[in-house]
Amino acid sequence: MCPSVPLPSPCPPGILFPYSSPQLWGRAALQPPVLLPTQRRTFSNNKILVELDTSSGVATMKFKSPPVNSLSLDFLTEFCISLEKLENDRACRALIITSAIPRIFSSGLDIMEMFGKSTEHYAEFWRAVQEMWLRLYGSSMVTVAAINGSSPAGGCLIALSCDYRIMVENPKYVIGLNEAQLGIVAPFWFKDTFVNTVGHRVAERSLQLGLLHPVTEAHQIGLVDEVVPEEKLQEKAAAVVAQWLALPDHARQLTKSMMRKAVLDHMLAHREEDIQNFVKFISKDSIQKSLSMYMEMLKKKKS
Ligand SMILES: CCCCC/C=C\C/C=C\CCC/C=C/C(=O)SCCNC(=O)CCNC(=O)[C@H](O)C(C)(C)COP(=O)(O)OP(=O)(O)OC[C@H]1O[C@@H](n2cnc3c(N)ncnc32)[C@H](O)[C@@H]1OP(=O)(O)O
Repeated sequence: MCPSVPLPSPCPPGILFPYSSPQLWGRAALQPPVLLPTQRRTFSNNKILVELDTSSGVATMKFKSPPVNSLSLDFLTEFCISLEKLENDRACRALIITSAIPRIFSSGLDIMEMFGKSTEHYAEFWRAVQEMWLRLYGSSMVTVAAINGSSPAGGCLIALSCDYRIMVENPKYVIGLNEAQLGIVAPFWFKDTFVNTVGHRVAERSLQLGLLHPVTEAHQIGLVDEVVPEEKLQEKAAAVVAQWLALPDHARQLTKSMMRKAVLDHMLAHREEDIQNFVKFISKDSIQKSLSMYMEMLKKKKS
């Protein structure tokens, strides 16, 4: 998968797994038996809380960056560090991503990181956005987005990068890649991730119009896999994870890698060019003006 996140190999390719018990299929099973003082390990930084249940191998990551979990450079850095820690932890086989902020999963990329800054800053920020996607889309863990609020643009990308998406049934919540509404463009790897989930025609229309889909519509077009009442979200996410973990890790991981490799490789091959394109694009006066107008519109909507 993504070279920055080496695929853990629980079993050499071609060697048959012991099929006797699903318990033996995970990375945790390859550790020598040790008595753990607790079954829960928690680590938290400013913007993200992570809890790993070492008995099930399932980690839950909660975004907690008020007011709207926007993806600032600091947030993305914490996100990547958390993903790397979990990826390297052989006790962890699955990750559920959700939000601790009411009504918002993530408001997407922090617009202030793309406004009025230096070209060096734009390049650093964009590299962090790329890194987040490479790690999440290329993760060998089972990843489930438990979407408990609106999730525009970069927030939607996080959900799209997971293996499965469950969204809370609420007529006020929306999800989609709405970049066009801001006068900006979803880069090719956002687009590829979207196309791989909903198909070309739906993606083409949705991206050109910058649509934010209400939950029911998102379900209909396959942008989310399931819709549940709020109180059922965690239970449902745990059940989905259990279903995916019931398969041998190596088979699932190799299949995931096969499905995603072309898109990951394409981005990696064009990574530096993509940064240059972003910096050039976002530095344009006309684009800066569009972002400024959009931020104004958000503020006006409040008053
Ligand atoms: C061919 C050449 C192509 C080259 C292309 C190369 C590169 C591509 C170029 C660019 C790609 C960029 C990709 C961008 C991806 C993104 O993710 S852009 C962000 C998109 N996000 C949004 O549009 C969401 C905007 N926000 C909202 O709709 C709402 O805020 C909400 C999330 C639904 C929450 O609503 P509500 O609860 O009512 O809260 P408020 O609106 O009052 O917001 C609270 C404060 O938070 C601020 N804020 C909201 N979102 C963001 C954000 N994304 N970034 C920064 N700040 C945000 C909002 O302004 C409020 O601030 P104040 O309290 O007023 O100070």
